[in-house]
Parts: sequence; structure tokens; C-alpha cells
Amino acid sequence: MGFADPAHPLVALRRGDGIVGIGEVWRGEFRGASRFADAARTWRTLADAAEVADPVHRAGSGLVAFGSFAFADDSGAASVLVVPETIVGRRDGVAWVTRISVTGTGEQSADAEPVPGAGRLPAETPIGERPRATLTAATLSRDDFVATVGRAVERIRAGDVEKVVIARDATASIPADADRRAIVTELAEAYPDTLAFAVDGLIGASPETLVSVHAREASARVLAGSTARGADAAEDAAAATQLATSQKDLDEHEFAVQSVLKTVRPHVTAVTASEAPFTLKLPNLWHLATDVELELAEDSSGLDLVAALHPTAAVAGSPTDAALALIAELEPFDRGRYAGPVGWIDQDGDGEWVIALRCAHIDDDGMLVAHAGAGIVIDSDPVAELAETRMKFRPIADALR
Ligand SMILES: C=C(O[C@@H]1C=C(C(=O)O)C=C[C@H]1O)C(=O)O
Repeated sequence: MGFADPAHPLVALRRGDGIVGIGEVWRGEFRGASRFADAARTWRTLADAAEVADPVHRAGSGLVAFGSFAFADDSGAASVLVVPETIVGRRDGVAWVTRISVTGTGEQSADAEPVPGAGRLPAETPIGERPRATLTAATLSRDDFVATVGRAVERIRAGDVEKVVIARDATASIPADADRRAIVTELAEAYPDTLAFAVDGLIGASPETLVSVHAREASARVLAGSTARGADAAEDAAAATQLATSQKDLDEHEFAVQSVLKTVRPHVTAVTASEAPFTLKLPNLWHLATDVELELAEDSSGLDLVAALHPTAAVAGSPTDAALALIAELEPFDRGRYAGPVGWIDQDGDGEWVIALRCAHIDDDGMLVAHAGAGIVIDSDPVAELAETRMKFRPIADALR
């Protein structure tokens, strides 16, 4: 982490393994409904023309772009791919440095070298103090959120949608020169089973893998259905059992799994999902989870799967188009890149993409905006959903305490 830029860190870390990017040799910005297709096409052209020397052969050791995409087609937020100048990585006990340069004609070349060995590490700077701030409800007050969820339930009863995810926003302000790496470090340590990420100002720790691709094999983890952790061991076990047997949560989960299975089919040659959901334990919540394994079709990349999968029922609802329309109608803010895909892709289309949850966007002035949402179904209790969003703000709120 000490290698990253304190003001603009590029990070994708899980359990201490992963990549940190320094500097920037190329940036692509994409907007609108074609943002994924445009990014996938642009990246394929760039990657095909690149010269990559990668004796390290680890996930993320070659030519890599970090990426973060807006949730909505009409978002004001740009979706970005960023290629750093230098990548420092560590995976399975192997460390490396990759240096990337761009020739006069625009072609990129990437040279990965192991450390210790030929690779020379860039300079590290000590990580500054963690900025302290309090998150406060922004556009939607807590009462407004409860009322909005009530309206969503009415619309579900009226048959407009089966499920819709309603989010609320919260803001805080940190000093403009605060070391953003301190926040990522705190998130990575507190939530080791997540992907801790920092891409173009969006910083978080997501438990939900949209898709991870390695050597044409892909896997996804679907989360939907949540409950708070219990106060003691007995209460905690009861909470997990209650979640695993709650028909409301199982239904909500099934929507999410079906939406994933349906959308990936054109891009894969095989797909298998675990038979029944399992309960995933996070420090703040229990989630219902299903793992899906896929084999990527010949001409598909990680970004094609991202394009097909986004937005899942876990962050939009079901059916997708009606849920998106209802979100646009009921949520009085632009989600920006919250609940959009965030991650990285390499020259072969391999990479790791999570859904940008438990995150905040921090601009250069230190203005921080976080979002948290909850899946609403026909028998959702608005006050319980408010409590759920409070739990989902905790990673960011605690990282700023
Ligand atoms: C929408 C969020 O989380 C999603 C919604 C969940 C739910 O409704 O149970 C669970 C995990 C995520 O898929 C969020 O964290 O903001």
C-alpha cells in the first residue's frame, strides 16, 4: 500500500494479495448505455497491440487496467479504465513489479519482473493518519428512506416489479490532502474476505464478486438476503439459521441467482451454481450467498461478462428494466459509480470485478459520498430495511472513526 499515490491510490487487494498501481499512462472514459461495450472494445484493441513480457505469470502481473463503471446508463459519472505506469503485486507468496510504457504510436508495452530478482521496487512513502469524519444522511433523510421503501412496497404490491433495491446516500468531508491509502488499509484489515479497492476516487471493500476470470474460467458470487450479526454466539447462530430459512430472503436470493444464470448464458460454454445458498459471515452482516462457476466462450472477456451481468438483481431488482425505472423514479440522486462494477482486466481479458458496495467516492477536495441500499420485496419492513442500510454503511463509517 505504501507504493500507492496517497491522493489517487489504485488498489485491488484481497487477504493481502493483489495489485497496487502507481502513476497513469493511459485513461479511457466511457459514458451512456454503451459504456461497457465501448470499454471492452477499446481494451481489446489496446491489449491486442500491446507487447507484454510476463515471466511472473500471476493474475494481474501483465498489462492491467483498473476500471470503475457507473451504475446507470444516464449517470453523470464517467466510467473509467486506467492503466498505471507501474504495478506492484503479490500473489501466492510471489511479488513482482510491472512497468508499462506507451510508444510514440500509442502501443503499450508491459514488462513484469519478480522481486527479489530483476524487479526493482518503486519508493514507498509512510501511510498518513486516517482521516476522521462522521457520515451524515444526505439527499434522503432516514425518514425519507423509510417512506421511499414504503412506496416501493406499494409498487411491488401493484405488480410493477417483483424486487427493487433502494439506496440512500450519506456524506462526509475529509481534509483535501488526507492520505486515502489509510482508508483502504483500514478496510482491507477490517474486511479481509472482501476485495478492498481504490479506483479513481472510489474506495471500498466489497463482499460481492461480480465475476472473476482466470485462464478462461470464471466465477461469480451472488449475495442477496441479509441480516445483522447477533450480539453473542447463540444469537449469532440463530440469526444465521433464521436467514437461511427465511422465505422472504430465499425468494429475494433466488431472483438474484436466476438473473445471473440467465444473463451469462450467451458468453459461456458451461455454467454451474451451488445447489442451495449458504450463509456468508462478514464482520457486520450475514448474507445469503451462491457461488457460480462458468467457462468463458472463445471470444468473450471479463468485461463482456461484466457488461452482461450488470446490473444484477442484487443491486437493481427484478425484472431489471422495471426495477431500474423505479429506482430512477424513487431515488432522488445519481448513484454515480456505487453499485457499478469495479476491478481490473489484463491483456487476456482475465481479471476480477466486484460490485462497488460498502464504498465511498472521495473527490480531490475531500468531499465524500457513500451509498447503501437494500433489496425490497413484497413483505419488506421499511424500518428493518433502514437498519440494514445502517449496517452496510458501517465499513465506511468505521474506517472514518
Ligand atoms: C445494495 C447493497 O447490497 C446488496 C443488497 C443485499 C440485500 O439486499 O440483502 C445484499 C448484498 C448486496 O447484494 C449495498 O451494500 O448497498
